[in-house]
Amino acid sequence: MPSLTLPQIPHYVPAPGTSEPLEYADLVVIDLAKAKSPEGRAELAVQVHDAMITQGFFYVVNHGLTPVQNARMFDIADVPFSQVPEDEKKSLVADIREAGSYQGYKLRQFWHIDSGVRDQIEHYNLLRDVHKKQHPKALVPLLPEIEAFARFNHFEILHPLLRLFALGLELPEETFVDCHNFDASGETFVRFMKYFPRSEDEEVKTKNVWLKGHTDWASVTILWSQPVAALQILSPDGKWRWIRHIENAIVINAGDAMEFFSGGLYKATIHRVVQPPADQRGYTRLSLFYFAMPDDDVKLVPHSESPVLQRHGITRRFEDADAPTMEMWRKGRCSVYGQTQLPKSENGVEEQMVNGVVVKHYN
Ligand SMILES: O=C(O)CCC(=O)C(=O)O
Ligand SMILES: [Fe+2]
Repeated sequence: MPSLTLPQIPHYVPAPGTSEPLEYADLVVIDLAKAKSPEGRAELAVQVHDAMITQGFFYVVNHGLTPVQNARMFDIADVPFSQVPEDEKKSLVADIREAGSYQGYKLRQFWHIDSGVRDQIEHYNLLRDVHKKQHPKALVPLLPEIEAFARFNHFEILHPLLRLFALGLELPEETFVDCHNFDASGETFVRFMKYFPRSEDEEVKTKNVWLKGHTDWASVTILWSQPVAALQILSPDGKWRWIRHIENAIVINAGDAMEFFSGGLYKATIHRVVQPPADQRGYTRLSLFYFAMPDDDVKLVPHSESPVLQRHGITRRFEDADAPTMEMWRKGRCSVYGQTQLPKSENGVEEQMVNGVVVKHYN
């Protein structure tokens, strides 16, 4: 990370932690420093495998980003929301519906949540090659740091994790690394995301859901832990459980692409964002992500050569010949997400077809 004289920006003061007794998911913590040796990788691969076949979420610590660098990234993450005039934001909105792309802003009220209530979330997304697009003026001096952060996520976190995923499936270690190239065509990106408090009426009509239950559509989501409790995962027993904040840790989950690669074994776990507990209401919630996906031309078919999958059995969501590429899948999912009031099935789950596959949304 660049460290000489950094451009001055306001410090983002994160909300205090919650002291409410929440029912938290009990997730494995991966010590990524161990991934440097083959023995360490063998040990971690087992832990990651177990996490992926049970919860689908785990934490990563000892990744190499210092707490000071972490705090600086949250300062940067707030800039697109607090330091950019509304007009400029509007001129840089992403072409989500037409192009199925998130590059740029998603402004508030773009998605339908429930009963006519729309979201109060803004996000700003930058392709990992930060020079490909125009950015808000306030962000331009910060691009070298954002680019270094993207590279750090890609090479120091994503690639080591992809090696563990491959080892867990008894595949050659570089299997997934080879299809997640930093320079290839594809949309792996950095996201800054800010949740604004909502009115009581909105809370009631949506039953406190801020972001509907969904799976991520990429392969690996890297979420930098932040203190406002609101993220919940749907546990295997059908209960929603909260994700606990761990200082300078990362929360990892697999998305659709990894589920397809692993023939359904590594689940893209359903998660949602709800109103924070009482002692954290009234604060904004700032999230920082790296959403990783395979290169655009990669077909999302199971790695049926995996001995683990052969022993376990492979679930296909489509015939291999009909499987979408990553580009088709991301554009399809992105352009239709949150756009309509969808028909609800008997248990209240909303269903939608994307590339011939049923995608479910949970409240
Ligand atoms: O903000 C969060 O904690 C999670 C958001 C999320 O699930 C997403 O953007 O896909
Ligand atoms: Fe998500």
